[in-house]
Amino acid sequence: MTHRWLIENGTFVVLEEGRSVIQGYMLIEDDTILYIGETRPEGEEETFTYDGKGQLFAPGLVNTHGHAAMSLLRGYGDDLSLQVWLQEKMWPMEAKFTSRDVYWGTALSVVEMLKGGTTTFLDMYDHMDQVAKVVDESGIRGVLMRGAIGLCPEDVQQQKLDEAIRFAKDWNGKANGRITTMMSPHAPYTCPPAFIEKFVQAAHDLDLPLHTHMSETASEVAQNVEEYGLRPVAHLEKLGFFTRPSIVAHAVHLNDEEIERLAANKVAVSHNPGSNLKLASGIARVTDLLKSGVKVSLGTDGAASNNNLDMFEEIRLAALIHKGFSGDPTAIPAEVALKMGTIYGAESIYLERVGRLSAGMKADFIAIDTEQAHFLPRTDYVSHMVYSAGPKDVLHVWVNGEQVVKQGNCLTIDEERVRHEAQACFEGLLAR
Ligand SMILES: CSC[C@H]1O[C@@H](n2cnc3c(O)ncnc32)[C@H](O)[C@@H]1O
Ligand SMILES: [Zn+2]
Repeated sequence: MTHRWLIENGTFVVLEEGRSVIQGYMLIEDDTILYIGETRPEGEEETFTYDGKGQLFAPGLVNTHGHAAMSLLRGYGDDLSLQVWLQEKMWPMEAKFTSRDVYWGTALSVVEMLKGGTTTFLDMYDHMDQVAKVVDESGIRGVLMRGAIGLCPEDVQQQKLDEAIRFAKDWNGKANGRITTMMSPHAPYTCPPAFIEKFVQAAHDLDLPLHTHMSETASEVAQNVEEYGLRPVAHLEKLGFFTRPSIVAHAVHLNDEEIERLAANKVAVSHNPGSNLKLASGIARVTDLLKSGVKVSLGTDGAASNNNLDMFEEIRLAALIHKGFSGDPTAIPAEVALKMGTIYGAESIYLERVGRLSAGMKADFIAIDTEQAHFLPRTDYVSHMVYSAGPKDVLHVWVNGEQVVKQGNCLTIDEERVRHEAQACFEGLLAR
């Protein structure tokens, strides 16, 4: 049986050329948006209607870089630089993570993301079967990959690669198509060149995109030059990384030539402003990247370097910091910031039918409660969404046509249990 329903009296964020918001109707059948427009679709007199008065309907937010299970380490290592944070705080704790920790840590993140309006997230981590299980059970959409650090003997590297390949094959297209997969060596400074080349080859063989951390800190770039005689962009290009569809996280320290190389190779960039500010990594050249034609989207990174998974915050940071940094108030206008958190995000992770409210797209959308002081007056809802809204304004969330959040509560996950188990996992990690 098909499930067909019509939202009426709604305000819809369409982000189209010439008009960003419309008042009207959206018709949904199963997992797909059939119609969106200002006039009531004909022949739908018998269709179930939902009154959207006082609600702003927007595409679900798309988080293009993170490590969900790291929510177990939120607040465990603050106010440190990337390398100290990784080597002295994160990696020793992550070495103790079990599958159970990854399951509950990921579930904790998915609760936070869904309730905050994120309907799709990219995740690079270990024990990825557990992450996929949470995605399957919760109804969220996930682009998942086994991240691999190659600072280990060759036989261990091979095990990690085999596992990454096995995971990518097993889960691609699963959970009613809500899971897709990528191949992901962690970073040029943690993966020897030959190891990265094997990931590139596997991505070719499996016809999958690639993802990695790149040029996040100045010292990482200097180290790359010292070790390999090349900056990270040229290094990855030499290893064939950009011969595949690819998205790199951070890309903070780029020169003009590197921006051109990324644009020429159609490499997408996941900009993570919150994490980059907190780890004092720097501010990415987002205005220049966009000007050169690079697709830039937004990510939170893990909750241990952010310290939340609030995509409204990343959208707002993107709209604010580039103005402050450049002295140009027109840098990253609100509409561009919102596109980075929605449609550019979906395009960057190769999801063709996600990120926009229009006919034929997947029914991944959120309803924001605009009957609140900070949404008045009704001047510009894109502006309000970027500069005024927050995760607590999200009333309802649908992914693939299924409602997963209703009146601010998760329908698919037992939030109280998740909070209890996540705390127990953290205490267990401390005790081991
Ligand atoms: C191989 S699993 C993912 C790996 O990435 C680490 N990580 C988390 N945040 C960052 C970041 O900002 N830069 C580099 N690496 C990061 C995480 O701790 C896992 O070990
Ligand atoms: Zn990361």
